[in-house]
Amino acid sequence: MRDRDHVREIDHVLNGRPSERDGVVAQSWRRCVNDYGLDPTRPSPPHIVTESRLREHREQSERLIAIARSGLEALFRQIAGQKYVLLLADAKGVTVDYFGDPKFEDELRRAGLYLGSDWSEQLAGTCGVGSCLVTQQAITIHQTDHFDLTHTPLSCTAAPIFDTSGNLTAVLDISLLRSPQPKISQSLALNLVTASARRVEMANLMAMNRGDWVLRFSTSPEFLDVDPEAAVALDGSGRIIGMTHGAETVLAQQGTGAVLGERIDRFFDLSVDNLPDLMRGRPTEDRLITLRDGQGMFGHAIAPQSERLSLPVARGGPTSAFQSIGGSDPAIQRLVAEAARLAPTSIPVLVTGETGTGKERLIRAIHASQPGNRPFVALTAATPPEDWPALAEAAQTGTLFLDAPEDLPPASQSHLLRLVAGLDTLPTRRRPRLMTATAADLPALVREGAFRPDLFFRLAAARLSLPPLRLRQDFDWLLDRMMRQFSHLRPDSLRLSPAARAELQSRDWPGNLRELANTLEVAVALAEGAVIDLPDLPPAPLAPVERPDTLADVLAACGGNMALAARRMGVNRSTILRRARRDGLLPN
Ligand SMILES: Nc1ncnc2c1ncn2[C@@H]1O[C@H](COP(=O)(O)OP(=O)(O)OP(=O)(O)O)[C@@H](O)[C@H]1O
Repeated sequence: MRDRDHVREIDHVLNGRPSERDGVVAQSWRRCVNDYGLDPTRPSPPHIVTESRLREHREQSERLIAIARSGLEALFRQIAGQKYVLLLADAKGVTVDYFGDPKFEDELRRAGLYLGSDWSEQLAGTCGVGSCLVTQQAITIHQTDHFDLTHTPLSCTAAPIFDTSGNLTAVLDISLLRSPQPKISQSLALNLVTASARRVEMANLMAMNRGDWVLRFSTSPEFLDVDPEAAVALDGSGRIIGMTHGAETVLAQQGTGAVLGERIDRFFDLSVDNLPDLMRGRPTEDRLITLRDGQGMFGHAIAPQSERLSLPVARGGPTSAFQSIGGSDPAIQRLVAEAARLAPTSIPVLVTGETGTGKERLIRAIHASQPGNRPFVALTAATPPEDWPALAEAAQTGTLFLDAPEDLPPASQSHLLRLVAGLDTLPTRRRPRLMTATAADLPALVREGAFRPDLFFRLAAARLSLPPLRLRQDFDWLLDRMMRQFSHLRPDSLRLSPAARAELQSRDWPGNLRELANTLEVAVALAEGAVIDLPDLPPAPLAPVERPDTLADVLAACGGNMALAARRMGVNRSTILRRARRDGLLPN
């Protein structure tokens, strides 16, 4: 196209005549004339900033240049030999880094494709870098898309790079001095530059948030670990403290407005507590996470570097003491919510549950969620009663933990009642909080006359009941958590084979979490290779027994898997099927 035609076309577009130009180009032309006062009949040479200004611009972008460099080098290798030049411009449009073929350096310099050239749209008119900065989108400005006649031989493709707070911070551009005429010839360049900008943002997020959890996500499991689409950094309470632009785009579509500062569970069916389950080592297909609109994605969590080998996640915050209690089991979640509400009060709490279900652990979590370093003192039937007053005194301002009070003979129960009643005479601020754990059915013992009712009512103002392991729906979460706990001292990363996992899922676990912990600890200690397989598991010490659990509960805990439920209940599959039909859980 001759120069005159170019000017005439710009004139037509400005006068609102129909044009085949891309809309973004036409809008930029209008900005050039109406907003910046540029004149298409007066070409102007490239604007190169002075050496000292360039130094200032480079200093301000130093961190980004350092982080972007390896990505840019990789990109340059991909396009080498095709006469592309690669520019990194800062948020003002000034080229702060440059890769080009030294053979063409003079020509590139004359065209402004060089360090220090200022490609802001206000100065250079419609161009790759400048128009990308204004539109905040990846863009190709091909030949006569350029406003200024000086640049019409060029083809420039640019993508924005956003910082972890979502501000446009730089532009990555690849340009050609001479290109084939059809604009479509540059679509590969657009993909390349967009992908490279995404990788630079990812590298920047990782570098900025070494001490935080990072959640990467992708729609495709194949690329999740190698080239994920998006990522967010999270603080200890699950709030988003950094993001890539891809993450902002996906999460903003969940209709909640702002992304930064929001908790991850507003966007995904996921809390900070689930992050360890999404770490590398789990099969990618198991790392499925669901957006609030139901769309599935694959997640990859990267632990804070200083905490890589330790268990997650707690870093202060009101709920962190409870984060180890359970995963996505609805009953456990309700229980933890109640425990957290009871925690700041002085109400005596009775925690019930079969042996090894984690009663003491829950009580310690309630205790730990209180501010300050308060005493935690345990009193059991094995403690001689003459020592009790000293223990009660030591527990002042903290917790007096009564473990298995049903083991106390009647005389000791009266003694305990007096001790507990005596605590009421202490000033409130010194009075120890009573928390009791029992695997016994205390109300039944009260009815039978084996446990003092007045003592029972003193201890059981509030009651929390822990489910047995066989009825928990977060079995896999517990399994993975314990695996990490026991294998973290091993240099190789140990995992369970699918068969071993299935066997553990199908066991009855009469000893509950204690039995599971013991089993895994032994298996980890004995494992020779990197995988714990079926023969590496110690056998279940007790055979399954018939239990009063409802079929609906067992099926829920087994995710509806009949064969698994049958193994856990110690009956065959057809019995489960028959009972499920009888109980109306399945159609006849
Ligand atoms: N959420 C959990 N995650 C990992 N391990 C757990 C969890 N809860 C309990 N455990 C482990 O299981 C074992 C039993 O826990 P705990 O002593 O709290 O149970 P308990 O119900 O008080 O047992 P008992 O009734 O036999 O005294 C301990 O080794 C504990 O570390």
